[in-house]
Amino acid sequence: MKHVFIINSQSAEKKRKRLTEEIHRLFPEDEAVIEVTDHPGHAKQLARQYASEGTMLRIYACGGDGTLHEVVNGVLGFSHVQVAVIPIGTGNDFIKAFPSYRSQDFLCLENYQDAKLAKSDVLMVDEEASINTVSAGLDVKVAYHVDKFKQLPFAHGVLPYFLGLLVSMAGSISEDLIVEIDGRREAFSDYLFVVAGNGRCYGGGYCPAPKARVDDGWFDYSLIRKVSRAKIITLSGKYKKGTHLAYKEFVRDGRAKTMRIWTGGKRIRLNLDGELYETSDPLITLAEQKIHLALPNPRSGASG
Ligand SMILES: Nc1ncnc2c1ncn2[C@@H]1O[C@H](COP(=O)(O)OP(=O)(O)OP(=O)(O)O)[C@@H](O)[C@H]1O
Repeated sequence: MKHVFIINSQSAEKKRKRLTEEIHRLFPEDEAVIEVTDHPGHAKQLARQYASEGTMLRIYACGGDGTLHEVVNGVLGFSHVQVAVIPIGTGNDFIKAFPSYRSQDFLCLENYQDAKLAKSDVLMVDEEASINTVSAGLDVKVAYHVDKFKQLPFAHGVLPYFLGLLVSMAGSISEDLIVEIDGRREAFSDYLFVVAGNGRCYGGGYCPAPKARVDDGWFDYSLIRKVSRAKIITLSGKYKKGTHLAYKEFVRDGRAKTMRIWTGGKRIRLNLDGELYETSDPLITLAEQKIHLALPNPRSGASG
């Protein structure tokens, strides 16, 4: 089998260097290929290019959830391709859907020598697949502003995140939307967060869908209506732990196959695995077992 490592060039240099050394140490030269992205969308392009060759292949998405998102979209429809996740990004929330693993287990390449094979469902919006979460609401607004601040020359480290959060919280924090779950209209109309989760966590550790499983043929949803800014602060700890579901007066949850977010034809920004995407009246559907995952097998490796 051919092993293709697609490495996000924007990941921390130290992590990339360590990973590259490990690849050279463990794989014979003719079995492994290392590709480093040089523009947004490149990981998808590379994944599609290798998948199209038709030979048995494992692609290692080395970066954050954005890199995984691109690789998943590149290999969609190619059932001979396995996808592995090497979490050298920032949030890496997708792997939190596998609570029996530590993130170290995913990082140790020896653990993939006798990898555990599993399948994952994906969430579809238009032609775009998300393996972890699709969301609308305040998180999208924050991500949008953080992206804008990141482009400023003086904004480094946590500054763009801080400024993005500040600007988002200063404006309107909720969205007027109609949400339909499996054809049934939900009662709320002003939403703080609308999340469909194939995975459990997003946004660097928030846990909107604590019961989600990636292979069960369902997505879990969490709909949170507008609350005061003060309440957001007290609730955010619970949202991180996934215990927010107990607050039935402003949270609805469950599992479903489809979610329609009606926007009256207006364009809305969504967060697909951490990547921003714009569309109108989005329909989110679950597509079963579309991705073949290669999960680490710590017993076969040496992550101890
Ligand atoms: N050479 C490049 N220049 C600019 N952007 C790039 C380049 N290569 C990849 N990208 C972009 O980087 C983003 C992916 O980042 P990724 O999500 O992997 O890391 P992260 O943001 O650190 O992690 P996470 O999403 O888990 O927090 C994607 O939007 C992708 O298009």
